[in-house]
Amino acid sequence: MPVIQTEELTKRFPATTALDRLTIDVEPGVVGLVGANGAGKSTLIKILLGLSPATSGRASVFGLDVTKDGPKIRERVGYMPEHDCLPGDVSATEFVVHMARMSGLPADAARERTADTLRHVGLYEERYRPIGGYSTGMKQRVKLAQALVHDPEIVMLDEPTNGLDPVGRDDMLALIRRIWAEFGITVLVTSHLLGELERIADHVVVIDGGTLLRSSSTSEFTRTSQFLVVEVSAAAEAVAATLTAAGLTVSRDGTQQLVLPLDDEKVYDLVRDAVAAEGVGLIRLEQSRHHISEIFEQDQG
Ligand SMILES: Nc1ncnc2c1ncn2[C@@H]1O[C@H](COP(=O)(O)OP(=O)(O)OP(=O)(O)O)[C@@H](O)[C@H]1O
Repeated sequence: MPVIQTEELTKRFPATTALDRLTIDVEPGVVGLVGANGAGKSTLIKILLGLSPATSGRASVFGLDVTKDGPKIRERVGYMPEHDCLPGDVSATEFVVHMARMSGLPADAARERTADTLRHVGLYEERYRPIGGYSTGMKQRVKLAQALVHDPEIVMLDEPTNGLDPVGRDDMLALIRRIWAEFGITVLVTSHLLGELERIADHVVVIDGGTLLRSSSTSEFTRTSQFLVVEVSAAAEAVAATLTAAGLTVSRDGTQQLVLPLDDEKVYDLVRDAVAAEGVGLIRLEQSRHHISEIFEQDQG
């Protein structure tokens, strides 16, 4: 059963349409929501939490309607907001205990869960220091801890790798993957970087300008967004014809260069054979990736 469902979900602000008839189904697992800045990712999360009303369309979390059941949904969801929202003068322990109490946990359970969660996110040693002295990576972990402390069934993480250096980013991505792998908590995680979500997500949803560009499993996504660029010394036309006859979709740009979707290992063999049959040289053979903007252009085309 889908954990999150939206149907023709639309959110208009006076100057912009943040979400435009968005229809998605999110199954349990790690789900990456990717889009450039302003694509509508945060708006979607706020609607799902019942914090911001949609203009039209429907959305549900665990089958609960976001317009009617916001409080019930929020009991079962953990939310990590994008921007820095932490008080600098209290410790991680004080803050996370406070958030646990706000979620309805009794004092003892709140303290116990806080210690466990801070250990899990790697902040146990520093837990009594004021947050104001923390690094960006540590602050992101505090935000993650408060999203997890009440043992939610799903967490929504808005740009959790923002502002992190490459090592911090890798650590955060590994931590996010473990939330699902070890605890079975579904994760909806946003980023403007497709590459990092592909590393941890089971499913990727791409939005741009509030519209759905693509929603597919990560393996499918990676497979169909990889291309092979082939440059030959001559006779590109004839090589392209041979490859087309073998069932491949070949793009040409007027030079001795061909671009082929890399959706099957046999593509390499077909290229080798076609080049050999024409007796021409192979100058370049390079795997390449589509960027989100190109996927968008393709879909528009
Ligand atoms: N409260 C608001 N009032 C008016 N416009 C808004 C409001 N919130 C968001 N928007 C606009 O809606 C669009 C989508 O914003 P949103 O924050 O959802 O994007 P995003 O994908 O999360 O990007 P970012 O990572 O930059 O926050 C943007 O054009 C933004 O300016």
